[in-house]
Amino acid sequence: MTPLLSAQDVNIYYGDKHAVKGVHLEFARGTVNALIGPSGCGKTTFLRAINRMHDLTPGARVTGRIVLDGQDVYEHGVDPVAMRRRVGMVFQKPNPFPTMSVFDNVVAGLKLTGVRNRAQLLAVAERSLRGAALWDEVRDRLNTPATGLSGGQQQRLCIARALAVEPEILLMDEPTSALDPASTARIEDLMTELKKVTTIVIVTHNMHQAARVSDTTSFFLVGDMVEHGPTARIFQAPRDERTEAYVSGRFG
Ligand SMILES: Nc1ncnc2c1ncn2[C@@H]1O[C@H](COP(=O)(O)OP(=O)(O)OP(=O)(O)O)[C@@H](O)[C@H]1O
Repeated sequence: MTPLLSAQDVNIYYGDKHAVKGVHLEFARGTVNALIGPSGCGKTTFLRAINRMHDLTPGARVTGRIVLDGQDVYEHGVDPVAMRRRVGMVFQKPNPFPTMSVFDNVVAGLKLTGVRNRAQLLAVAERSLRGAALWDEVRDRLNTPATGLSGGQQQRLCIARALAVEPEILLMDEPTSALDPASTARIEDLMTELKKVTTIVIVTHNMHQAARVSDTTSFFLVGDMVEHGPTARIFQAPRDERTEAYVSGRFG
């Protein structure tokens, strides 16, 4: 089956620093894919290459090919803003737009695409908030400030905001590291639901989380992608001794 996303010989540099080295990876549609590895090994750098965020980092350079559903993300003429609409992103810390209501946060991206019809915006807000398992908690406070929500609710709001534009792929950079265990569990449950409508790539420091939520796991070490495979195999029968040392907790 053709993968939804394929990375071919991807190298990423910050000036002279070679942060990601010749990475090949493929992610199938409707899967959760974890990127694991010790701090500073290039996980976030790789993730940010998928939606061209490095275009915004002075001195950063990406080589190789990243192909999303047949389209080379870096091909000349591809509009990075349009590309970022196809690739949702959720960050470590919830970052709702602080001056906006819950409702306005969810539909902000959609409004940028020119949608103004109130009924349509409401329908998308409800669908997205349901998709992010937040609707029941906020349906009576859609017009209150987003900053009044708890941290876990704010992160689900950011997920709803990303879902509103129906991304083909959703990137999550340590999305639960700032949350308590109950909020973390809710977001982990949510990922399993979300893969029915999108494909997820998640950077996580938490190996238990990777084991719980992901279908595939890729192990990164100082810029190299050492090993990629079905999550159960990576954790139970890794082929590379460095992966084995990491997943058994001997370093990292
Ligand atoms: N904007 C930048 N400019 C220069 N070097 C950078 C920049 N961002 C990251 N790096 C370096 O690139 C390497 C990879 O960093 P990256 O953040 O991708 O690692 P990571 O595996 O996601 O780490 P962590 O788990 O701590 O978030 C590190 O050595 C880091 O210091």
